[in-house]
Amino acid sequence: MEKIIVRGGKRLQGEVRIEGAKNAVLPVIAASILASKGTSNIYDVPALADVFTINEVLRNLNAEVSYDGTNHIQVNAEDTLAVEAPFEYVRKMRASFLVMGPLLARTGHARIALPGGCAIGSRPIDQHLKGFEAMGADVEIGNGFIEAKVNGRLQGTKIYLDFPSVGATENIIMAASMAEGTTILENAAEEPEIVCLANYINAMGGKVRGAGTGTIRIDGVEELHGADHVIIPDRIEAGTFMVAAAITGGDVRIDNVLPEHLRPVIAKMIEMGVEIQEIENGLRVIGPEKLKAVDIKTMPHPGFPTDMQAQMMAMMNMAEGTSVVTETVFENRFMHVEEFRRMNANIKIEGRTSIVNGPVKLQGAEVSSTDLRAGAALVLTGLVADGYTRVTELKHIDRGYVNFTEKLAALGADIERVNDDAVVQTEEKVESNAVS
Ligand SMILES: CC(=O)N[C@H]1[C@@H](OP(=O)(O)OP(=O)(O)OC[C@H]2O[C@@H](n3ccc(=O)[nH]c3=O)[C@H](O)[C@@H]2O)O[C@H](CO)[C@@H](O)[C@@H]1O
Ligand SMILES: C=C(OP(=O)(O)O)C(=O)O
Repeated sequence: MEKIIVRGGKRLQGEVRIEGAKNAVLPVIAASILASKGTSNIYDVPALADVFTINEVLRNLNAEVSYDGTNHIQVNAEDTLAVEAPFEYVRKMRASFLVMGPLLARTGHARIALPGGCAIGSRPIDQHLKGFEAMGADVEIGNGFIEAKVNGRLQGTKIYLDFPSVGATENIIMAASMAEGTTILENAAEEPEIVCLANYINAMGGKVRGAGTGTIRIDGVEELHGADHVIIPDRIEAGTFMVAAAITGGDVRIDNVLPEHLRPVIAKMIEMGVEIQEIENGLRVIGPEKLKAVDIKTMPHPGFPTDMQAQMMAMMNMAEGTSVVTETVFENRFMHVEEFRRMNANIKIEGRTSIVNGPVKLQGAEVSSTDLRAGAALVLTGLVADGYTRVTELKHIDRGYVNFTEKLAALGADIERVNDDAVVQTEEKVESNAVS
């Protein structure tokens, strides 16, 4: 089994570069199939498992996707597209569902495996489907698939989201960009990743206005073409390294960051006593001797991001006093609490609230990544725990972090990624060699 082994106690120092954002690149790659002419060049693409999955989804739909291993992807979707994304991909990554909107707009037909629940909650897709239906699609669910069909083009309309869902906003923008007429999307998500997607669609010849606000206007066009686009920096990876610096009392320069995307994280970390300087192209983060307790409530952007909740909780275990974390975005995003407890944390869960009492003397233990950010938060905790922490289920961490172990090691962490199976295999080999 693969594990990250970390020994606590090192103060992190140095410089780290942040990759392009996972949550921006996935909808952008999905949107690239809207182009019936020309090739798209997408730059600053992180080499993540999720990116490889969406590339496979597109190839399976008959698009040509080439990735040269240097953060640059080319997509050509000029050929007739297939209409189905099987469960094999959607199971690996829920964001595979983002091809539904562009596929429906481009071909009038999409059949996508129904995403299941996941570790952080049931995650329904009713708001996506409500949008497609309002635009005139006929949507049916059966045999584990969602099938949507439209005669002719989708029709622009007014859509109000019950909750500012990021994925529904993206799927509806993509579908509406080739609909007949204008779509007004209200109570839309305002995340920076939505703006990144809208900029790409506009470069493809689309007309999306108001992205980054709660009301988005999409004037549908008949045809879109390939375009060049650079992915925004990953604010969650940046936030994770900010915590790594702060929790270890370190001093780290974090490069390729847009501080305006991180306002709630910066504000809360300053409240905890962390020094944060805005420098050219990034941030310098200096951890204090003692952290102060703070309360956070996760909210849609520009509120505090749920994807930073677990990492902040790792810091709260070290802070003086009681911190209260309220998770309002996902129904079940406290799976990491049980794992933190294995490392001696004192945390009580009451419904959607966690009460974190600190500071505690954290102890190394064998812990499991229950989801992507939980895994990162456990590694961060290992940086300050006594002794060795072994983090398993690395497939989650690999979905969202490029070279996480290597980047932390370069900052001075005592950390390595090992494969126990490899050790066993080597021992077996030694034994079998000895026999023969
Ligand atoms: C690939 C990607 O970009 N993932 C991000 C995206 O996920 P994702 O797009 O799945 O998140 P949403 O904003 O859609 O979900 C937020 C909440 O709305 C609910 N909901 C959503 C859609 C729907 O049709 N019905 C419904 O009830 C969900 O169950 C959840 O409780 O935004 C989340 C919230 O910032 C982040 O944590 C994820 O990292
Ligand atoms: C929850 C996340 O991603 P996804 O929506 O892809 O599961 C995340 O990035 O923290």
